[in-house]
Amino acid sequence: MALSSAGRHILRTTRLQCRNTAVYSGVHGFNDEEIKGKLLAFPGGSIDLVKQDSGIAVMTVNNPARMNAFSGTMMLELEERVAQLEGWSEGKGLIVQGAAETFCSGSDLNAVRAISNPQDGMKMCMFMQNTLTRLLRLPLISVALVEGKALGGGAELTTSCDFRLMAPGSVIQFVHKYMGLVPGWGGAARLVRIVGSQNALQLLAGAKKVDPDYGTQIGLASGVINPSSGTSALEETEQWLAQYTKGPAAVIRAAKKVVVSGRELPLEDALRTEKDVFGTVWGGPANLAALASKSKHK
Ligand SMILES: CC[C@H](C(=O)O)C(=O)SCCNC(=O)CCNC(=O)[C@H](O)C(C)(C)COP(=O)(O)OP(=O)(O)OC[C@H]1O[C@@H](n2cnc3c(N)ncnc32)[C@H](O)[C@@H]1OP(=O)(O)O
Repeated sequence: MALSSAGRHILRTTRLQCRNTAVYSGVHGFNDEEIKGKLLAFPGGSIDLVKQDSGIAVMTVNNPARMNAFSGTMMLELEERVAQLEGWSEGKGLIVQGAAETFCSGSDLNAVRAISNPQDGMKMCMFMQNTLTRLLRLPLISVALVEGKALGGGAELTTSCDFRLMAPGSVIQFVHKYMGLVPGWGGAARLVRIVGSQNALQLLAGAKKVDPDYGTQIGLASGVINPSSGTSALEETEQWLAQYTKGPAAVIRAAKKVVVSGRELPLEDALRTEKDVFGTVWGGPANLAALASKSKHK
């Protein structure tokens, strides 16, 4: 049956919106209000977000007294910040960093101890998987700036960015094995896609420390930053990211969307999504300006 133009539009919009949906909902017996209530009981720290005119936002995991461990309220704030970024139509890029020159030491162990029963653990796991999946699917090119340590859930957080840049002396370590665990925030599924199953197995079963050299070798790190006297690690990361975010927001966001669908969807669905996204830029202002300028790509 042929679809009307309105029907095609609804289908296209639905397919594009699907990419923003969370993994777990009521269909899976997941009620996020329940776990939100429990997480509220573990306050401390904050997740700070600054949206810059350049189209690059900086999100900071801020709990330096606990090496930026995630308190319950920080998990809630992370979801709020991701929702804000989902609604930021001018955005092109995102840097995720930790305060005070260290990335994040995972869950706050005080909260973990208090909700160590299986039911709460599952709910926290689903809540964080939802949030980090939405973070990875944002139509923004994202990079984790890893200074100091990214441990446990902190290592998982780095995998919900498109890229990771490591500072000298920094370490990413999936310490879950030492906690009698495996990742639960989606970090294992994402890690396999980033470094392949053999490297992922070594990092998880061996709890191997990943320094900048090793990270670059296995493709976990996209680069090593080298802050000089005049430039901070954040400024360097902004400069690195600018090579991908330079240009109109519509085009940069479209590039991220087709990569997300190519990575996540079966081929035919990914091709259809690509067509839909292509339709949003074809004949658009950037496309028409480029055609009018008869530009050469030497
Ligand atoms: C495993 C998965 C799970 C999940 O997915 O949810 C997790 O993420 S569980 C958490 C995994 N992370 C850890 O086990 C890290 C434990 N901490 C450390 O190994 C060290 O503290 C380290 C290496 C981060 C820093 O060591 P350093 O000697 O430089 O400093 P301190 O140990 O003195 O730490 C300073 C201060 O921070 C507190 N801290 C650090 N990490 C956490 C944390 N994850 N939760 C709560 N608090 C944390 C530490 O206790 C110190 O506080 P103080 O009051 O001075 O004792």
